[in-house]
Amino acid sequence: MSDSTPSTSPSAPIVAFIGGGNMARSLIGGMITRGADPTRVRVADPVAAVREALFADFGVQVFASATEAVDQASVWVLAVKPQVMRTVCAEVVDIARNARPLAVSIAAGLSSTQLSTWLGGDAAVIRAMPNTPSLIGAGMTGLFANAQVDPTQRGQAERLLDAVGPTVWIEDEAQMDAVTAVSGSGPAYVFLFAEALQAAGIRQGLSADTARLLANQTLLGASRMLTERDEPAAELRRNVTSPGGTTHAAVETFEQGGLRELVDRAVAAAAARGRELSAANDD
Ligand SMILES: NC(=O)C1=CN([C@@H]2O[C@H](COP(=O)(O)OP(=O)(O)OC[C@H]3O[C@@H](n4cnc5c(N)ncnc54)[C@H](OP(=O)(O)O)[C@@H]3O)[C@@H](O)[C@H]2O)C=CC1
Ligand SMILES: O=C(O)[C@@H]1CCC=N1
Repeated sequence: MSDSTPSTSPSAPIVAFIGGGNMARSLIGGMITRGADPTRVRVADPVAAVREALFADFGVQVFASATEAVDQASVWVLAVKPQVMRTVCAEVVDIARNARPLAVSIAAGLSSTQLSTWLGGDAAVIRAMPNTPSLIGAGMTGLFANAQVDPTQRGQAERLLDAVGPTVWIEDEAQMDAVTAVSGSGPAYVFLFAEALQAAGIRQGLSADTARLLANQTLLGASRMLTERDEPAAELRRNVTSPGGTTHAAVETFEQGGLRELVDRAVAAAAARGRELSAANDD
């Protein structure tokens, strides 16, 4: 991890996002909030409403085509779905051959070898796996660099992603599917649990507003304890669980229902899907 210096200095690279959807918006929002210069952030997206919203919300430069967006940019963030990545790379491969940018792919599954090949071969590629809490500066990103990435480019990618939360370098690329399954997709698991906890509160007679407040604030408080105190999750759980008390009754129900095995299977399914997305793009 590096320090969290926002990319405001004149030497901050011009960054082009190809794809301005949910994850790009989270990253861009986090970067701008942390002081990045919006005139040095360029975004391509085919959807006019997406472009208009990004310009209105963050003041970034917006373009209908990837080729326009990457002009002058030394860092390209590839933020389209894995299924269209190869086609999108084909749009910009000629520019990549000349400009030799750092390509930062946030796509699930796709390997650095695939991306490097699609960008003309021998391209500097960093795989980044961020998550949507980046929008509020509470993201988490795993990073992997291929052999073509130089130390300056590693620093550029780290500063870009550090603006929206902590980063961790992964040395074994195969582990990026596990990163994706834990922290990339992870916010959705928490939101699903929030939905279930809110619904259960309503079934116990609480109003929807009260159930939402109780559930959401509880998730916030528990998450802060997990991240701000140097105590294992199991210890924090035990501190809530009085012998023979209410929590014990609920936790037993979770354990008997196979929560741990279910989480294990869900994370394994996400990681397997990452591998499938990559394999689907092999020649
Ligand atoms: N959402 C998340 O939590 C996370 C997503 N990711 C990764 O981020 C990537 C994007 O995901 P997400 O933001 O959710 O997806 P979205 O569909 O929200 O965003 C992708 C955007 O790219 C646009 N697009 C399609 N083709 C092009 C093109 N040729 N040039 C420029 N833009 C194009 C799409 O337009 P259109 O709708 O018209 O196709 C869409 O607006 C994926 O690879 C995903 O694996 C990684 C971490 C977390
Ligand atoms: O669902 C997906 O495929 C992407 C990758 C991680 C989060 N969203």
